[in-house]
Amino acid sequence: MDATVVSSPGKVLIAGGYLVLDRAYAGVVVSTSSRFYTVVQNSVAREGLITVRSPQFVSAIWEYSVKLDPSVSVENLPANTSKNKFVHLALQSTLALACEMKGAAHVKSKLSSGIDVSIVGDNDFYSQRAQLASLGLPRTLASLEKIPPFVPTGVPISEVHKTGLGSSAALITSLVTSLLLHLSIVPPADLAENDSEGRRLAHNLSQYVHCLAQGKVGSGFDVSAAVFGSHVYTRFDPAVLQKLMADDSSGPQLLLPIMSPSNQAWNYKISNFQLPPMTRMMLADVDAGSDTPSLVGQVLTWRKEDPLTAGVLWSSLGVINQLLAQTLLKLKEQHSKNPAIYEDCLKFLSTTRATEWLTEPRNSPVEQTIVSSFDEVYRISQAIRSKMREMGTLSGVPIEPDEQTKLLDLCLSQPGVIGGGVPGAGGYDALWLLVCDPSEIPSTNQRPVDIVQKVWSTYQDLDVSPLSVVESMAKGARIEQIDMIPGLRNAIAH
Ligand SMILES: Nc1ncnc2c1ncn2[C@@H]1O[C@H](COP(=O)(O)OP(=O)(O)OP(=O)(O)O)[C@@H](O)[C@H]1O
Ligand SMILES: C[C@@](O)(CCOP(=O)(O)O)CC(=O)O
Repeated sequence: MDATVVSSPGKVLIAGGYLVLDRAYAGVVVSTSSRFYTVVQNSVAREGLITVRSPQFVSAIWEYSVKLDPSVSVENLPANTSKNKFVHLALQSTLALACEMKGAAHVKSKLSSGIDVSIVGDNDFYSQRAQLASLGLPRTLASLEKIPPFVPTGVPISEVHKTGLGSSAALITSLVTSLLLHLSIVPPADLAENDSEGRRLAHNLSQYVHCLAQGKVGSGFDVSAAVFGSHVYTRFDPAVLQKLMADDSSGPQLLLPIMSPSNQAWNYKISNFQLPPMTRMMLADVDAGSDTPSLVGQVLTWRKEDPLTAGVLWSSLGVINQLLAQTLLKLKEQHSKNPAIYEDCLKFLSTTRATEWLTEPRNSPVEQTIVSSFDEVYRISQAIRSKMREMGTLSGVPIEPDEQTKLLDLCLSQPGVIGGGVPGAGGYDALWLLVCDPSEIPSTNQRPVDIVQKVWSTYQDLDVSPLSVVESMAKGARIEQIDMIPGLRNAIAH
């Protein structure tokens, strides 16, 4: 049987950090071209043996033996030199659900000769500073292209420097979904659809596994982006997982009634979103990681202590976050109505600073409308930054610390830069920008992407390194052909 390969994208939360934890507010999440790939193959080992490899890491082979009777149990073999809770829980829960849905005999036959699983993530998920330094390359997008795909990191997983793209959510989603396909629980046709029962089953199970592995129920936007792609996300009520997450000694509980796509308690909402045509999201890894859980804890504590002030801030941010999504979507519409004029506008915007976009009237009302919409995006994104800084000051948490403010202000004053900020929970470790990126610009001008790269590579006060991600247009998890992904076959050969 051929390999089953499923990839899932990473994410960037461009608006809605902290608010998205509350069902009353939504977050704007962009899925990334950088993906995790899980390759599942039948092996010739022995019945019930599952071998999982992550060839980008040192000591990253885990063997599990599966018992299906009297209930599903997946056990680490004593020879394993390390453990991987995320992988282990994904196997245990997916096999348990598969047995409930198709019976133990079906799963037993699928495992009759054992299976081999390989997991790799695009280079962007892990900081490539050390690679660039060892190759003697400057920190640019062109240099990143010279690093082989799925390059080994040279360290165990526990020591790798992650970039915040949501490696664990993308990993769990690709692993869970590939197993559901390989075990014939979800038909491949379901993944050809943006929304289908199979995709929703994969979502619910991946959310559950991710919560179990992290020991808490988060907002889940990272898993939903890995499953569905870019969207505006409203979280599910954590009550859906309460019983399963409770430490219950009365033995294994049934998963299907809870994971079922028809279970209405999964009340997450996903509304369509995509960045405007001819723009590009840029992401930088800034070298000074912050501890997201502790930032989140402090902000939430402050919100409880000062509910009145926080309430006002949350509602105004809630409104402008939505406005950002709507204005970006409006641009997509404007492009489809007037593609040629839209492209002309982009040429103009690419060569002019945002603060000067509206200083002169445009040639036609349509042009004026398009340029005004871009100007609105700029102003909304600046307003979001300012409110997030306020949240930081009030809660005593460095959400957009001064060092990041200085760098972002410099980036946002460059020609063709539309918006930007600190993604997710903020802190010191990353920034995102949206820049104009039409196919042509006047030959006397530099492209905004290149201008920004120059700013980053010459910036002195912080150590900034670009990531190669752009927005993924494919809607979330998808089936892949192994030879269509450059470097994949080679990366998993052992
Ligand atoms: N390539 C991989 N193969 C197997 N497991 C992986 C891989 N990458 C990540 N993991 C699992 O995910 C865990 C990291 O999860 P954690 O929740 O700490 O990161 P994260 O919040 O997703 O990070 P980031 O958003 O920065 O990528 C690792 O300990 C490991 O179990
Ligand atoms: C603060 C929060 O809203 C966003 C954290 O995002 P990230 O993991 O920093 O991308 C927490 C969450 O939604 O899980």
